[in-house]
Amino acid sequence: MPASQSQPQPHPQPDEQPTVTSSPDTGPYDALLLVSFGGPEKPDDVVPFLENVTRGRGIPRERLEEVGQHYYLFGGRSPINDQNREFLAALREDLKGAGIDLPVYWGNRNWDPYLADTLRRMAADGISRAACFMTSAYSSYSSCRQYRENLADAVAEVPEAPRLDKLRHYFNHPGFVEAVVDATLAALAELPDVAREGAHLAFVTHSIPTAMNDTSGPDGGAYLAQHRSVAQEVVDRVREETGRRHPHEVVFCSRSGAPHVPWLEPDVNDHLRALRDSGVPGVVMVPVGFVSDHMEVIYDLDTEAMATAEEIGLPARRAATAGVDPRFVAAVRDLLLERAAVERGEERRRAAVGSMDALWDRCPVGCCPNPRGDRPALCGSGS
Ligand SMILES: CC1=C(CCC(=O)O)c2cc3nc(cc4[nH]c(cc5[nH]c(cc1n2)c(C)c5CCC(=O)O)c(CCC(=O)O)c4C)C(CCC(=O)O)=C3C
Ligand SMILES: [Fe+2]
Repeated sequence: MPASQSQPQPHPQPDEQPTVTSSPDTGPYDALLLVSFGGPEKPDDVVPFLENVTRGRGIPRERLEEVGQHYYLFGGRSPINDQNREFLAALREDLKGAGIDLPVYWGNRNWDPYLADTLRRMAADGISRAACFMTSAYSSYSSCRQYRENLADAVAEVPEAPRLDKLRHYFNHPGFVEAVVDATLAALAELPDVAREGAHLAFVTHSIPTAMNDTSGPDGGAYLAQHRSVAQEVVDRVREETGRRHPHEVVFCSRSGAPHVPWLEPDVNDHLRALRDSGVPGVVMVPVGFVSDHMEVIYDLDTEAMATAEEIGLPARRAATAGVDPRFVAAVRDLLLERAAVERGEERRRAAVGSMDALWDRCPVGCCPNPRGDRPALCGSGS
């Protein structure tokens, strides 16, 4: 996005509501809740944060120590909370600009502000029903149901909590995809001339156990299928702009867990080496699995994978994450208004691009199952 905009108003969605004449109806919702992962903010937070994340998950001790080092390398501070603060500010501006007067709250699964504390505050403020936007775009146990379980846990702790609905998956919402396309184009433009034309696009996401991918979504395999669909759409749109069809792959970072358990591969570092070995002149890493610059992005990609690229002499750039791109921020408003209309029993366009349609509002029963057994989860059709 250009840094300065001639218009003070946030972007309207291209084929929707070009001018706001009256306040859009957000009923039955009286609040929006941003739900995120959470991260440490100082060195003393790192170990308790990791304990929160990994409680009962059988992550090897060495892996925890290693991940702790990633955080210490950045002063014990994850970027994720500041990114969420920026996102909240942008979201509030966007809503205000669209004439929507709706309080926006923020709660995390694994660090302060914890979900339960936020729900208590919402109840005290008289909020009765809120739409939840999760900073995780794809289907899988870790990226969807676990968030829903944590909402159920928080509500169990706060009986007076408002009723909560999870806004649908948005990996294929045009506001997210367009932000990724422009970031990819910008990163391609930064590659040295000799590396650009034949450059590969490596779409990077968080690895998960293959078994978790196999059971993701209602029919299995949704995690990978959704990433592949977004990647293809980005490649097609980049081609429309540049005239070049860059070869692409979906690759992975941040594998953890026990070594004998298979996780999605290839690892981004191995992939870079393979590209180099086959004479590819350059690569753009597109962190399509992350909506902002999480630790995985600043450590696994900017630090580790960039060091690999340098070591093997492969020209590489990392595309920006969607972050606070105005189109991504406006996508949240679109999803909120869409769901509000659905809950009022009205018809409304459900924006989606690429090979997949807009997904469900309530997660199907049994989708993205917990590998450790069934637990209560909110926002499902069976909840
Ligand atoms: C799919 C997925 C996303 C993307 C969707 C989403 O955004 O939610 C994601 C995001 C994140 N994961 C994060 C941090 C961690 N994830 C861990 C562990 C794990 N993640 C997994 C999956 C995912 N994780 C899995 C299958 C595990 C194994 C243990 C388990 O089954 O739970 C561990 C433990 C140490 C380790 O094993 O690495 C940490 C510290 C942070 C915060 C980063 C920051 O501070 O900026 C964020 C945004
Ligand atoms: Fe994770």
